[in-house]
Amino acid sequence: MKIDVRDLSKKYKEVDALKNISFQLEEPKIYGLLGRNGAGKTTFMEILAGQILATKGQIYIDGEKPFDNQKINESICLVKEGNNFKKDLKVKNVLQIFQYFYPTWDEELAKELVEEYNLNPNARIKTLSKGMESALGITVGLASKAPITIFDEPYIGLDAAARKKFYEILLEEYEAEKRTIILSTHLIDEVSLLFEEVLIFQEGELVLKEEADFLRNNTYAVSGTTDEVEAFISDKDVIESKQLAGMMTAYVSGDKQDAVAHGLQVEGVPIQDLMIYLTERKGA
Ligand SMILES: Nc1ncnc2c1ncn2[C@@H]1O[C@H](COP(=O)(O)OP(=O)(O)OP(=O)(O)O)[C@@H](O)[C@H]1O
Repeated sequence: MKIDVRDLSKKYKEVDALKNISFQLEEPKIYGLLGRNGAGKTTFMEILAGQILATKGQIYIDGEKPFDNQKINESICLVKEGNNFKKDLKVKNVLQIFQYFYPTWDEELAKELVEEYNLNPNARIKTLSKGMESALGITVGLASKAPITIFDEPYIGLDAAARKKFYEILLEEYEAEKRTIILSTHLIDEVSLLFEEVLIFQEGELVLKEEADFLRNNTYAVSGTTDEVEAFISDKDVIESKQLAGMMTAYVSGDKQDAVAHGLQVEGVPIQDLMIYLTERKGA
């Protein structure tokens, strides 16, 4: 489904959570939505999922507004970091409700995930540990098979092995049937390899939207003496630089041949490092 974000702003009293952002997500892909705390990611995802209204501007999903629009809402599943479910319901009731809600629901996959994560169908939500509640969120998000599935830090309390399983199943399901998956996370180093396209929000603005492969292929680390590297990067787009004992390494955007021609040592930048630097960079 095509997502068209037009001049979107959201104000909460004094806070400008989103400031006039516009972009399109045209294709089913795995998108990484990154940014520091308070950058506006959750606000954006809630507007996209039709849960709250924008102050100005609009998001169109295949030309329609998501708020109060059942046809669109049953194509979107947003799993947040907690409080996704009513506390008095049992696990099996939650699964029934979502099965009923999503026309694309995959009951086999839901059963598989319930088993994988050892969820007791008769347990009430309020008795679940944080990790188990997250596992149920992940189960719902994956089994919904919603054409737009959004995970907003969905794994609070899940251990590393359970998170790894989530990434594996997510990728398997995505390979079998492409859909738009938006993954917002602070665990960039764990998931960066999953992303096909990366969006970075900063203080309510979109500061980067780029194919992950482009970032991988057009960013490099250049090392040498501080004097050499400083001279080289003076007219370059520098993401980050480090100095130690007269030596310097800088992460630079652009064509690496330029640095090679200067006789400097040139290497690739691991995508997770790059995303961490880009996310942290002021005025990226
Ligand atoms: N319901 C609300 N009422 C008032 N301010 C809010 C509300 N929700 C979010 N904000 C503010 O809007 C800004 C953006 O918040 P948002 O939760 O969208 O950011 P985020 O990028 O998801 O952050 P995090 O990574 O910490 O989850 C923050 O300054 C936040 O305090």
